[in-house]
Amino acid sequence: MNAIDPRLTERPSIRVEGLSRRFGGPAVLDDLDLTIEPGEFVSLLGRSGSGKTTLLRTLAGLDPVEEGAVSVPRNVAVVFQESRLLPWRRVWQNVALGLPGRDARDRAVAALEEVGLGHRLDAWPLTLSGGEAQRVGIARAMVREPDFLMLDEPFASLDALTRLRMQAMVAELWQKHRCAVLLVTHDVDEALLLGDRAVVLDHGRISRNLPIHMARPRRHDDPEFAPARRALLTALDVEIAR
Ligand SMILES: Nc1ncnc2c1ncn2[C@@H]1O[C@H](COP(=O)(O)OP(=O)(O)OP(=O)(O)O)[C@@H](O)[C@H]1O
Repeated sequence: MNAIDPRLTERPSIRVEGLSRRFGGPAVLDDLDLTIEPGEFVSLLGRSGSGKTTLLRTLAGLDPVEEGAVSVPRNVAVVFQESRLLPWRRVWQNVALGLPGRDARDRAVAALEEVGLGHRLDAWPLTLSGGEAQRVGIARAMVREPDFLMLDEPFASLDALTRLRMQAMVAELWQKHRCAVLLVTHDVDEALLLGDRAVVLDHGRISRNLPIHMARPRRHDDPEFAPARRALLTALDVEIAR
């Protein structure tokens, strides 16, 4: 896994330089710099209102770059907290929507099989559980083979067990596809289980950049887990009993 994947050398990195954003008040993003390498998995944490979603929306091209520079690959995909599926289209149609070519259905089916939903291809979105709906959302993102995948608190509304399963699934998908990932999360454990690096945003700037070297697949009982967790909680200004 340490050898350089040849696919990565062809992919551009994600660069943010001097990015500032105001909504008519104090800076929400304040002269922010961030680079994400091809194939790198970055977990982004920060207190509520620290600017995480604003950063993600700017990288996704959903918010304008007011000040500074942003460079992202052309092929990006975003998954939000709610799956945003079209209720009047079947599951496979939601994934195939907008795909060019005659093999759109086959590709959608393959992506759905990859997320363990090969048996729900013809289901209507409203009949899915929360976890299943998020799987469809992830399949819809991955079917486009993005160079850069952004996940905005994708598991926040799921129960703890489903969330663990989804985290394992995302880890596997990432290992297989090796796209760069930016995961916005409030969950310190999730950040550590998935990321190559955890970045903490505070008042629109990066206040902590913590490389995570634990072997994959990651385990909560890895001896490095507790110290990394403590470091992140401290960066988030959370007091914990020793
Ligand atoms: N369209 C907008 N108009 C005005 N203010 C906005 C807009 N979008 C975001 N903000 C403000 O920018 C700040 C940062 O918001 P943002 O959603 O980026 O934070 P966040 O870190 O993602 O928060 P949370 O963890 O609660 O989702 C907040 O104070 C928010 O009110």
